[in-house]
Amino acid sequence: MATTPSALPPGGSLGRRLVLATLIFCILFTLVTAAIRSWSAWHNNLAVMTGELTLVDQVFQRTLSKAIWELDRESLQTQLESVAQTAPIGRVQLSILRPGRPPEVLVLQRRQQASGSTQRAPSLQRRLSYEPYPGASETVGELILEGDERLLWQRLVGEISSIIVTQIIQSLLLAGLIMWLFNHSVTVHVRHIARHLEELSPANLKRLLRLERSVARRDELSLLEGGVNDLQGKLSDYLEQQRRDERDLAAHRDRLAELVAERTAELRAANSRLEELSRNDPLTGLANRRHFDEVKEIEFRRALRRGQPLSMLMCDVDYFKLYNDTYGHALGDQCLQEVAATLRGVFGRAGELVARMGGEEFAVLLPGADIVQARQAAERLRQALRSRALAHAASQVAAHVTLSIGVAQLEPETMDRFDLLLQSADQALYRAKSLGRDRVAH
Ligand SMILES: Nc1nc2c(ncn2[C@@H]2O[C@H](COP(=O)(O)OP(=O)(O)OP(=O)(O)O)[C@@H](O)[C@H]2O)c(=O)[nH]1
Repeated sequence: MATTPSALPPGGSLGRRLVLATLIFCILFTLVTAAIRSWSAWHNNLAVMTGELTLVDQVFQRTLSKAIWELDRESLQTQLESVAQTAPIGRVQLSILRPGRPPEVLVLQRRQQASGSTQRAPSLQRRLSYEPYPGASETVGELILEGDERLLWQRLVGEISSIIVTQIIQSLLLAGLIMWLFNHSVTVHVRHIARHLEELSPANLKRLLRLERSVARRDELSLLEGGVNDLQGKLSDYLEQQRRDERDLAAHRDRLAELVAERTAELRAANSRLEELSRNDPLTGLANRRHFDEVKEIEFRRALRRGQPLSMLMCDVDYFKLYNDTYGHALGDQCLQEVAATLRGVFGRAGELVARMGGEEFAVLLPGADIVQARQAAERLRQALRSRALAHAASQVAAHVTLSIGVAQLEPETMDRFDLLLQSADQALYRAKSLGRDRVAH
């Protein structure tokens, strides 16, 4: 899981860890330095104390020697006490040597030494000589000066304390300086980069990373800044290209959809045109024979199922060959269209079907009509055509175009298929023709 700058884990700050590491290093460094400096201070103190003992010896040697020679005990005592009072002296021992006598030993000690403890303070042993007249030197005694060990330790402790205090102050200052420098030159910028990356989104990829520091500075942070900006630039270009590709793709898709819709509409139109052509007669617009054959079967079964009457008319234009011969084929076509319009005008109710069976022959299907109603409808047709008064100069039955109509009704007992009804209508038409045309027969 990514860690946001605002949610650093405890102790996760780089600066804090750096300070901790620096402090640990400084403490170790302080301990080692303090040990080395203490060892050095110990030896220095020994040397200093030895020097002090030598100085005391030089100061008191002549007067002590003289006091011994002159057997001036009072002076001797006073001087020994003075020596013992001198700062670096812990113990002073004076041996008075007299010929033929055992040495007399005088000891003065500032503090009682701990029993069994080894003497670490320096000591100085000197022979005391006196020269009563030039060229006659006599040994009168021996002086042993021992340094004050407590003083030695006090001096050492003082120095070590000062060493440790200065080392600690130095370490703290160093750690603080490192933290300030690191924070000022690294942490603050790293946090800035992390915040910048956190706020980054496809919408603001153009907003480049700008570290708040000298532009001229070239270091790892400026490399990182350049790298982030470079990456943003590449990402932005990539996203832009992706958006362009998506737009192109969408445009292609829309164009494709339009083309498909256009082609589908064209196909539908062609299909419906084909269907219309396959069902309609192109000259008159009436249903053609094929459509008639489809519908006749449906109506035949329905009439049988429901027990309802079904009738049909077969109509034929009289002397049409002569009409063509007289007026020409084109006007013959127009005549057929006029006849078709008349048929449409008479038989417009739901279920009624008018079809051109071929040439100048038309059929009318009348579901629900019995023979009487069918005859009446046929008469209405004849009257309607007569009303149109389409001139037919060559006709032998009238001055206008006429129809012969055969009528037949379905008889379920004898007609087990529609063609028998058609045959019956055809026969009726034949009878109408035979009986003189321009009439209805059944
Ligand atoms: N103009 C035109 N004539 C057609 C078309 N189809 C058929 N005919 C003509 O219709 C005529 C039919 O003639 P016939 O079958 O002899 O019948 P008719 O002359 O009407 O005589 P009857 O039916 O006995 O009264 C023929 O001359 C055909 O050429 C057409 O689509 N247009």
